[in-house]
Amino acid sequence: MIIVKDLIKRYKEIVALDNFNLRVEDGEIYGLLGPNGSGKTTAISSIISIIPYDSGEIYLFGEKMSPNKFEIKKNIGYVPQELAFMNELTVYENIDFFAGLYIYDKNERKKLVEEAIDFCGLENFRKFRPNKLSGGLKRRLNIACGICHRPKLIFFDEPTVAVDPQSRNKILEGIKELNSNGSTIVYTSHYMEEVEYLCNRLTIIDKGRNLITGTKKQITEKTSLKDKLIINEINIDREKVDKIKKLPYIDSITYEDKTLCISLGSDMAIGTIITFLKENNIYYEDLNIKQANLNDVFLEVTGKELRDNV
Ligand SMILES: Nc1ncnc2c1ncn2[C@@H]1O[C@H](COP(=O)(O)OP(=O)(O)OP(=O)(O)O)[C@@H](O)[C@H]1O
Repeated sequence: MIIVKDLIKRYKEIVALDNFNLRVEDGEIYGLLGPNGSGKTTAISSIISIIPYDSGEIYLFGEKMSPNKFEIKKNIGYVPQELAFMNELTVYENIDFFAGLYIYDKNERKKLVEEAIDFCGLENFRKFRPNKLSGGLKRRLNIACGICHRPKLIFFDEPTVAVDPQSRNKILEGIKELNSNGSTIVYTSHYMEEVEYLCNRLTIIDKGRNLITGTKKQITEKTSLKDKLIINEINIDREKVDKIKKLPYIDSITYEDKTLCISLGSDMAIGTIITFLKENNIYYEDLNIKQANLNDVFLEVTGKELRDNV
């Protein structure tokens, strides 16, 4: 669906994309992640030919993409980070305007606008002007404008910024539904739990370069992050803690406030630990495994320093 090869984009002396690569298959929900200023919006804007780039190759639907490829653009939806509708028009008129960029048949357009209104839960607001809408409804209008022409490939650039949990859920469920109805999705967000929930594969970028790509499981395995075994309310002496540390496949161990936290080199260590505790009559309240989440992976890969001040 999308092939991007060695894309370079400069804004004067800033290199926003530095040999950026991307491959998205038909039917995926693909996550594009990176800290502030890492190049996500620039990547999307280059891919859909909103801005020019310096070098590299972009193929969409198997065809080389360029600004005048109307037939390709017709099949693309873009929901930008910045709200992109007109305050002079009503909700209905805005959606109708965007649908009209690609759909010229009046009756067909009417049907599609109604579908988009219904899909985004804007039925009661069709005559409202955008400045009368709440933040969540504005975001939903932004989405309706981007998807009303029923595109096969949709780019969502941080669509849930500053919306309440109810609107966020509605948006996430809507994205899943669009995908089930056949659209391929590229999704950027700073909310890792959203990406974890939605995306089957993802790439993390920084300074315009790909850092890591794959499913969540694949990228976690590529990092040095380990699963942790957490044992609560356990009474154990230092000598026994040291003995556990020497068992096979134990990476590291801490014991604080009656909680034992063991970093596992392999899941095989779990059985050995439980047997050791049983044989030594060591009692505990509960035991659970904490897997590295996408937030841990993101921080491990991109580093922990603040980015907003660059
Ligand atoms: N129009 C522009 N002119 C000059 N520099 C730009 C322009 N747009 C983006 N940049 C710079 O290019 C780099 C990449 O920016 P971009 O907006 O693509 O990142 P991003 O990952 O989308 O960031 P965010 O998560 O904050 O939206 C940044 O250093 C940014 O300051």
